[in-house]
Amino acid sequence: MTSSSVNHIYPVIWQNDKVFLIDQTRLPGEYSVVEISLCEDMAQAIRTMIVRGAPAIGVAAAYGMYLGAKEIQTTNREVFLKKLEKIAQLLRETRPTAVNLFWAISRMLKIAYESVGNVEQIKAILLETAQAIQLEDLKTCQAIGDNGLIVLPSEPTKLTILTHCNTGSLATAGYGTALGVIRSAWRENRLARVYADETRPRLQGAKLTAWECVQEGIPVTVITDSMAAHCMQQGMIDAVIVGADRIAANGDTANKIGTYSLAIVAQAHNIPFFVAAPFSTVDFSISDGSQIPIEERHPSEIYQIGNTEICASGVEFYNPAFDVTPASLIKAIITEKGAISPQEIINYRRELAI
Ligand SMILES: CSC[C@H]1O[C@H](OP(=O)(O)O)[C@H](O)[C@@H]1O
Repeated sequence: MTSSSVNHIYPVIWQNDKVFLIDQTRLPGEYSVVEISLCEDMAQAIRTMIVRGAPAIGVAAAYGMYLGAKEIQTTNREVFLKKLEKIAQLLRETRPTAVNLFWAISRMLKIAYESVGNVEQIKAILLETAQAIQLEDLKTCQAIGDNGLIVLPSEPTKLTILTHCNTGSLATAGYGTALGVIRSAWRENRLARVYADETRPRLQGAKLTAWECVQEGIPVTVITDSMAAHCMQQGMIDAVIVGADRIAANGDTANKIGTYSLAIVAQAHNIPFFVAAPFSTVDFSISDGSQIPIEERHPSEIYQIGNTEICASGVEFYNPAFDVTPASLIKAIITEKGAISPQEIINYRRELAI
């Protein structure tokens, strides 16, 4: 895997016939790597967010498909493909919202069905395809980062950009989407500071985005999610850039919970609100955001911080991990093909051909 010219954080690494994942549940306090050689272990790593972030779980699922294929002991093509379908279903059921997961699985299955070789040759092609998906996403993120420079406000010359959750190298094959735009702005001396929402309840902003920024000396201020509106009202923020987990054909965008309220407040203060995402995050099969499945996660993510319980017993919880921002609140979707008006996304249907 070629290294990026800018940073060297890769959440998923293929080496010695195994996958190594940065354990994102232990950052920033501990940098540890988990070794994955079985499909079920990859599925569990996605479920428990050892690896997370829409493009990163697509890459992880692609390797999970290969690891599962490796475990299939048969030379019969039909038997192999039937078992591969079961592996695909296991991985599909890990998390419901990020469409990159399903896009990667579909691409791996398609290549298997289209391959004319024997089972061992199909396995080899599956590995090549997983590696291609990973390298493509790295290059895509670098393109997204640079394309973002075209649409960022020209004034002030050094911008203060607010972002939500983690959309950096840790959430992708490397470089990042929204944080990729921020990296490119930093490289081009167009960034004053990043304001990172801590992003309750999993705190990806405080734990992961801040960590990535510190690794590269990018000035970062962590705020609680409830402070974002105040910062915008005080004129402290020049632009808001977030990632995406699934974009509907009309440009409605699902992203980490709290994104929708950011978009409303940004509009109220006439601050440009951008989404940065690869085309592998667009789901052309759904017409609008109301059809995007929203993952609900375990309530312990709300009532526990570390080992401390912060709620009385007997309380009910609701823990949606994502919300949907209507296209009308999004100034542009920054993709590897350029910055696109959300309403124009539908015209790019062919970009996603797998
Ligand atoms: C590069 S976009 C990553 C996207 O995924 C995150 O969700 P999670 O941490 O639950 O996987 C968040 O929505 C980010 O915007």
